[in-house]
Amino acid sequence: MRKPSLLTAFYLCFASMTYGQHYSMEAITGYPFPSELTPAAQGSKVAWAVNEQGKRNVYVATGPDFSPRKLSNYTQDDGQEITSLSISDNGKWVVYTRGGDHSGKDGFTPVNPTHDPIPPKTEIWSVPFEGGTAKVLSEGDYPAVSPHGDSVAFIKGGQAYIIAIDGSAPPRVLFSIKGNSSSLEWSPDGSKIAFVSDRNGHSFIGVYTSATAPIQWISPGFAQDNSPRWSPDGTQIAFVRTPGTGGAPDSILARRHKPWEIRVANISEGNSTLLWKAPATLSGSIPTTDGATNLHWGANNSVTFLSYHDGWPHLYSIPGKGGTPLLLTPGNFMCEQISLTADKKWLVFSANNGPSPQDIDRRHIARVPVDKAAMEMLTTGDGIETYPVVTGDGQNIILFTATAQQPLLTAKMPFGKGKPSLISASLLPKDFPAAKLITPTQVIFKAPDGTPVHAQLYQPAGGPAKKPAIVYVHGGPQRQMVLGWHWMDYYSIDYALNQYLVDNGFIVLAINYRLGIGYGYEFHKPANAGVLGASEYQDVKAAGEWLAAQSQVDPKRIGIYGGSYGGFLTAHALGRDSRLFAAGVDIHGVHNRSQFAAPPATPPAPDADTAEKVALLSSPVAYVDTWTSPVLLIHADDDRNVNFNQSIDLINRLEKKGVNYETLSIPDDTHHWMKYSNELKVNKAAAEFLIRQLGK
Ligand SMILES: CC(=O)N[C@@H](C)C(=O)N[C@@H](C)C(=O)O
Repeated sequence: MRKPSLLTAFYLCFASMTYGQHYSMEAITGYPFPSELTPAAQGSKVAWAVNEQGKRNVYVATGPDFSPRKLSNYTQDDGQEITSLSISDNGKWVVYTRGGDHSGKDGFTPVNPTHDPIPPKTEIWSVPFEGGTAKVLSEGDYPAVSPHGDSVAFIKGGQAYIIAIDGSAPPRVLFSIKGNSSSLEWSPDGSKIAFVSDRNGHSFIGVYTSATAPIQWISPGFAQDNSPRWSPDGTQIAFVRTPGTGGAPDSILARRHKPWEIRVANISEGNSTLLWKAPATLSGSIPTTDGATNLHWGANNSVTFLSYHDGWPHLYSIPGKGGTPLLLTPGNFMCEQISLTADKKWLVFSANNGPSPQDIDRRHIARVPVDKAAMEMLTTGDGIETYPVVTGDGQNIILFTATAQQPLLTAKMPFGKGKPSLISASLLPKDFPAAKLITPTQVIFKAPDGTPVHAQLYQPAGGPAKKPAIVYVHGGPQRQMVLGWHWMDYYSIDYALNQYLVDNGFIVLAINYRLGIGYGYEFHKPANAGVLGASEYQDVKAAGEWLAAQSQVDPKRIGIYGGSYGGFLTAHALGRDSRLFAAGVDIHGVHNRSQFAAPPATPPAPDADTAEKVALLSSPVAYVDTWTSPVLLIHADDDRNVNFNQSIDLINRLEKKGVNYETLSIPDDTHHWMKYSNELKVNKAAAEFLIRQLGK
């Protein structure tokens, strides 16, 4: 290749400085991603996991400065995630699971995105908090460290095992019984373990005491009992009961209350009494947001839980002996990422609440006593604060913070008044282009049925008068995109791609369509949505039309992309409205939902036939006949959330129709790009396709 002349080289250098050098995809996705933040029960020790370009490690810190210290030494982009991270109560040990994909079905099933002939295992590890070599304790998952800090109970093959925390002896079976055991909860004095025994259609709460004592079943019924929570004195257990599987097949299309109740049992007697039954309304259904019922047993005999029944995911408190539930967090916002302090006197959580109208599209930290409706917002402003935990000494909150420019980093703040200050800024790579990232602004437009739809508008500065634009559609679907970097790794990747597209001249509109969270029950659980009619698609189409009406947008160059449920809606848009959406990228989308409509039942549900037809009309494959816009389809074939054949099905139909499609097939990775190099490959492919189809 001919070398450029000196003059050409000077011009190129001048142009890049003047018009702004585009940053690389490697630079914008090279951020460290933190997760699994956990405090020790005593003192000021904390631990968390960090994914640094695929190399996932445990970091620890101790107050008052909380300078991060890397505790493990995994050096490969090997796709092995760290979960169930905990610090022993005495602060001496850190225990975690390494492997699996816990954001998908069968989370403990090993992942092998590096195509090793001998696949990795999902294993439990321990390492001294003060440092040392991390050690594999056993193959297994869901470790629960004894309050004595000397042993680890865990699950393998649906049964319970135990091992010395230092691995000084081989693991042994703790108990082996019918069904699948899970949800191991040590009693406060470490003498017993409560657990759930899932028996396929019903489940019991059991209590293990010793190898010579029979398992004690707590109030066994004909229901599904879950979430065992010990009272602080260890004499009682609270748990959540929902109906068992069975009964006359009900309508599939009707929206029904999904009942749940909280019960309390005395260990000495084993029977249980009803503490609270959720109101038999749609919003009184068992909550499906972060942490679901968030059942805790706090100080002053206060049982706390989350319920949606007043229209928002709110926290409540009820005396363990019974009484009327007290609403702890009144207001039009949702509570998420809820944790109980070591002294059990406070709940700390994140909420889309604050003095600014934009705060509904952010997250800030709050706290509330477990027995008093005295909630305090502890953070405010333009940032995004999430996953708060209080240190065991009650002095500090450790949390994750982000802004529009700064990706998720670990921070500290006093437990009370004060501002967060970063403790892990040093982990951000020097070439991270923070200064080049724009600040998305809040947009609210109306869907055809009048529903207000929130969105974030990313606008590049300067450039041509009419720009190409992209509608970005998140997955879930119960998710909410916000006015900055997101706290889920999956959506941090998409936030990075959105910023990259803006840096390459696109306008991006990230929409929070109905079925999403953050805007109350009716928005989150709308009629005729998903497999019951995809009513949420009207919000996506309205977003495209909103963009087309903007003076700075070229209406002939509007594209769309999204992953998973976002891929589903991307395919809907390209099939149903190719005249509005000129191109798109569909990442592991759902395309044919007819087989999900009617669960097999004898006799079939009264409206099974209608449900099948509605499900097909809710599926993008029903609109291939009107699909004309080019599309890139991406899927990994070890996907445990959306089956790989969902994309094969659509591709074969597009091929037959003669639609212009491109594909990227990724062997052995999952729904969550466990290998960083695959995440990079996907983002690059998506950006290249959109720029080629719609760009300059
Ligand atoms: C729950 C689930 O797996 N839903 C998928 C269809 C999906 O959207 N997955 C990701 C992207 C998510 O946000 O859960």
